[in-house]
Amino acid sequence: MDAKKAAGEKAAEYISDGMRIGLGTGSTVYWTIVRLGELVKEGLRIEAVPTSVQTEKLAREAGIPLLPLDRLQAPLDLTVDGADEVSPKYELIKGGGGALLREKMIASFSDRFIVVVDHSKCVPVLGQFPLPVEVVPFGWEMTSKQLGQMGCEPILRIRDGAPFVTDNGNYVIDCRFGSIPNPGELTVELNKLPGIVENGLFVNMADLIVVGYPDGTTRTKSGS
Ligand SMILES: O=C(CO)[C@H](O)[C@H](O)COP(=O)(O)O
Repeated sequence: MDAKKAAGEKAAEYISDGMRIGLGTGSTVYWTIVRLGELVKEGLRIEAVPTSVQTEKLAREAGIPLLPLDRLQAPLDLTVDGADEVSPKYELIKGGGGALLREKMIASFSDRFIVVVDHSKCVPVLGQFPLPVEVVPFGWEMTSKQLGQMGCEPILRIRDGAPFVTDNGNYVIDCRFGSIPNPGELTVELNKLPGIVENGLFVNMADLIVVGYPDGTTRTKSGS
């Protein structure tokens, strides 16, 4: 079995009747969405907030009822999402799919945040995966220079020959740090740059990591 499928499907076991949940973005949480769609058809009653246009479409196709944000008066019970890297302290790099802003907003407004990954995403130190940083298009070249001064190689994300545009109308700069030994400190520094909308470091946010393996087994680790 696919390791991503194993992790994604396992996370669906944490969702019970009556829950209001956040749905992340990517090829691992895809399997959570598919499984939840099956459970909804069998009678599970849930409402979901998607973290991207792509996930909204998937959830609709799966028949999962969506909860409009203006009806979200209290935190969600649970959010399930993928990650690009997970450190031994359960710090994450996210945003490989470009949905980092909505993902961080929804995760921060959830009582529990479950992260689903295949085993290759668990690393000793974050930073081999370039850190996605969402920036406003205005003056992105200037913001990119400022990011470079923080010790990374900043590369504007390009898709089909043009800048990749997020669901929020912004650009993404992928920052090659090589190693991020202190993600908490880097987050504080990144948040000082006015051109940055959000960065892909998720520190002290994950409550549970579900790791999938190619033989179809999963292991769970408790986070913050
Ligand atoms: O942060 C994300 C999207 O913005 C994804 O969760 C992350 O890129 C992992 O994706 P996948 O499960 O496809 O490997």
